[in-house]
Amino acid sequence: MDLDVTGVPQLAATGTLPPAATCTDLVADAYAHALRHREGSVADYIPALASADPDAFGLSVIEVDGGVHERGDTRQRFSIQSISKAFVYALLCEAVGHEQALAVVGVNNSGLAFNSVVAIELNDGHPMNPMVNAGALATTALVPAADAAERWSIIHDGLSRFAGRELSVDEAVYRSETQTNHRNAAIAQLLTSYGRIREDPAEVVDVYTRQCSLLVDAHDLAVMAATLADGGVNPVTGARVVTADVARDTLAVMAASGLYENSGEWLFEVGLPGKSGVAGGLVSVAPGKAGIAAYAPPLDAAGNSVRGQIATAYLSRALGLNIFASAPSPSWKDAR
Ligand SMILES: NC(=O)CC[C@H](N)C(=O)O
Repeated sequence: MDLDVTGVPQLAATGTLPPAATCTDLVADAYAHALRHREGSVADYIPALASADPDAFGLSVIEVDGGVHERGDTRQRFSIQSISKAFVYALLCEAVGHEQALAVVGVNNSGLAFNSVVAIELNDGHPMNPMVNAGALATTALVPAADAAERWSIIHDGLSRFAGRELSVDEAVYRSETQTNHRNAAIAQLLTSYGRIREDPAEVVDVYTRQCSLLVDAHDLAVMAATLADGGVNPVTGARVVTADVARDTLAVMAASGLYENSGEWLFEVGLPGKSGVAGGLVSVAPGKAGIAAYAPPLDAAGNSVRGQIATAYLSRALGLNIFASAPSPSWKDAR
């Protein structure tokens, strides 16, 4: 997808964000810039998502010191969908360490669509990474719990701590997806046949569907992203949700596969770990600086929010956030 960044002013990278007033202005600029784009279409393979307002658009940046810069519909709620995958992966690593997740789920990009069955077959039953449905189902199944009810309660509580408030399930979305997610049921069965899921596959799909149906707004997602930017500490509540090592590992996985088969292009153009969801949410993390979240339901062909990507690409340049841009150090050459 063309992220329309040609001509966007590029701020030289430094270790910190520009002053708060500048950030607020640039969020407004990024919002206005992305608002001009009307491409993409709202997801309809989950029937309840088809009724989303295609014009809804919110953009939120929350700094690791708690500073907030927002524009548009940042309090409009929608289902978190695949963005939950990144945070459940973090909760799993926090609970059991990353070795088990690495062995069972993996961290390599599948190069195929998020709900690909072929990807599993091509890789001898390996789900590849926690950001696609196969890996997310395997991740949810690994969360240690006595039964599915407890597993759901651990995930619900953990995602709520990332957001800094108790999240609730959108029952209409949950029902709608439950009635239509035959593909996820098939993926869970396939992974069971390969021994990658050892819990009851139908129960795993149910917990996964609930986690995807949690209601958030762009502000919540920015707090969740800022928690990863802040080494695992929620900058609003001050509570540690995961360790700094887990936050780091989660960002690496997001960078490799957070925007599915478009993750390489995203990293190349934007240079930030990100994670998208089919309801139109998109989070990005500028480590040590801020969390960025957008909500705009029309999606590109890979299932990523069009306006969300364009607004984030704008901010990455204008705020100097690309993690691959080195801040110039005072050089001995200059001193001569
Ligand atoms: N990409 C997504 O956001 C997909 C999530 C959705 N719940 C699914 O499993 O299909």
